[in-house]
Amino acid sequence: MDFIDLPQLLAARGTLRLPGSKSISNRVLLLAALASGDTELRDLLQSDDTARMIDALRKLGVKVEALADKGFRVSGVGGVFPLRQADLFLGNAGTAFRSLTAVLALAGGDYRLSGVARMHERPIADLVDALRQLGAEITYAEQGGFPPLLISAPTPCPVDLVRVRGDVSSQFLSGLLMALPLRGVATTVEVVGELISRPYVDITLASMARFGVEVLREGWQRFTVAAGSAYRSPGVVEVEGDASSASYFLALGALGGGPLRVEGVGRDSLQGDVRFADALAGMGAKITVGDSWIEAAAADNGRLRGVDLDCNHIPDAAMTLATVALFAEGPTILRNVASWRVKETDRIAAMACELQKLGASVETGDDFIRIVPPARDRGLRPAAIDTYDDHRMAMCFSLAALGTPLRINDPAAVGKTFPDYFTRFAAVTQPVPVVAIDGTSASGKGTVASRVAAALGWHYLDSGALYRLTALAARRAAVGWDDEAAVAGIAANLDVDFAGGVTRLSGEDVGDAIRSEEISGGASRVAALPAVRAALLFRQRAFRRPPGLVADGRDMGAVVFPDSMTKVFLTASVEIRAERRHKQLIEKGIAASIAALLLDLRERDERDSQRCVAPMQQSADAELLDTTNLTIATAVAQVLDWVNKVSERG
Ligand SMILES: O=C(O)C1=C[C@@H](OP(=O)(O)O)[C@@H](O)[C@H](O)C1
Ligand SMILES: C=C(OP(=O)(O)O)C(=O)O
Repeated sequence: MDFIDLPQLLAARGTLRLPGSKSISNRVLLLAALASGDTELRDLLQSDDTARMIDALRKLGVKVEALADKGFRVSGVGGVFPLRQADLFLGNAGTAFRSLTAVLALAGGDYRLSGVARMHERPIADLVDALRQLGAEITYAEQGGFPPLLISAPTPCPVDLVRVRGDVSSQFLSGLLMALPLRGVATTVEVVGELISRPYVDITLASMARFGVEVLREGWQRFTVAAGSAYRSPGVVEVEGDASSASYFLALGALGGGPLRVEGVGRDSLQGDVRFADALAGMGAKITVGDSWIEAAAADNGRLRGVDLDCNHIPDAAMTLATVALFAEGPTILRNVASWRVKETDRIAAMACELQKLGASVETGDDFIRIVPPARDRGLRPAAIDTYDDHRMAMCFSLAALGTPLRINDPAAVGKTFPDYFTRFAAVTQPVPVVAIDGTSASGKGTVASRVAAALGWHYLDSGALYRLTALAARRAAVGWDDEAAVAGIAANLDVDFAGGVTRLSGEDVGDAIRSEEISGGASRVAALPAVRAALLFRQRAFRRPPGLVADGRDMGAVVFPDSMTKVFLTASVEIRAERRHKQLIEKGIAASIAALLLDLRERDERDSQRCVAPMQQSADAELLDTTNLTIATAVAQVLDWVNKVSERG
């Protein structure tokens, strides 16, 4: 499976220009297509959801041209699509699926609308029932109440009132409203049940108004589209930044010190999700709002408080509050979010499962989630987070990196609304620094690295110890060192602990046992197995904790911590290394011969540099430190000097 490992972060700050709003982009694309005249759409979101809408419009015969600089020109068809038959694949884009269902059901023609497997589990019966009242001919191609749908020309129908349920998704009402001008006659929509996600209906009304159709709204119950309403291009439409996407960065600013400024949404935004900033302020964050920007910074005392909030008006950004809750004092309760259960995944269940992996206690109900963060002194646990093909799961959980190193599985899920999310995330966050010290066997890298760590006051990872522990554990389990799958299984579940400088395997001090020549040889053997290296990768990265890490091994700079601030490749002549190893063994009262050690070191160098995964080699960006003629103190001083030079450069 594809994954991204996020290092633990020390801070987040900076400025970020947001990608265009998904909700606005997909509405204005559709309305520009239906309008008379050409429309230039500026700053449109370019992501999977908008690509699905653009593809669909093109299949309906609409000309959509990409212009320079994130612009698009849509040639409006004046309410009549040139092609009257199409098979449209709409991925998992609710904003495309629901609105196109309504529009095509009233437009006339034969269409098939389908999506990804999850889209076929997202309910659509309320919209289909409403459209049928207007004469629409829609059949369910597979399971009743769910996509895929088959649509044919509507039966003429004189009704002027249509009822739609509003308590499962507001997109049904939005889709219906956007389609009504195609009827040509006055039509009133009456909402049955409580209307959820209301701010999205405001976006719909504002978008329709931009294209010349004013809807008469009576409370949240009745909406009337007048006879003769028709969309006209306003010429140019500027799409504002995505307020839901802003939530991740505002949260980063609040949790990571800040200030972090997002540009593209602000005081005058059309999107309800800007209210996320109020929720964050309610938790104690410092929020400043400008006309088209919002900035977040940490509370004065650096702490956030848990909240108890009805989130019906911000269903998407509310997910971000669930991961912010990991860092708050006291529980957070997010209420009235039943719609989470029918979105990209069952978001209440998915959130609960993944938050628990990090150490939170979670309680859920049909429409709420209650999160109790782990105790402050315990902090977050490193974990591999599953994302359920849900962009927001991937983005929300990236925030946990402020409390622990973590792995995010299938990070490409962000493509639905924010394809370059992780690049933008990296640009405004500052990870815990690493000094990587790689080198040959017995080059003294362990001694140098642990002393550099002590001098800096940082953590120390002896990555070789993990391979030694794996070899020892395999031996104890009577598993051969060449049995790749079995050894990898052992590596993945190794119960190790390095607390207080003592190396423990399942609670037993094995400091001496893993240094024996036999286990050293075994370590070199198991380290050559790709599945073992893969199993230990995240475990090694999980040692990257504030304020910093010094890691020694063979592939620290090249593979495990490629973004290390300083990389050192330590070596010494093989004769000197054999001499040093000999001295160490004799001091421990272990008999050894220099000739045998020489032979063994030569063999090990050969094996380590020839293996196919992560062979030992000096990376191009590593400093070479030959310790043949150096004392330990001089070698340590040299490494510290390199580290200081990088720190000074900032
Ligand atoms: O109309 C829209 O643009 C949206 C409405 C909301 O859905 P529901 O109305 O289903 O809650 C929201 O979650 C979705 O991301 C976008
Ligand atoms: C619910 C979402 O998407 P959709 O537009 O597919 O409903 C979302 O983006 O969080």
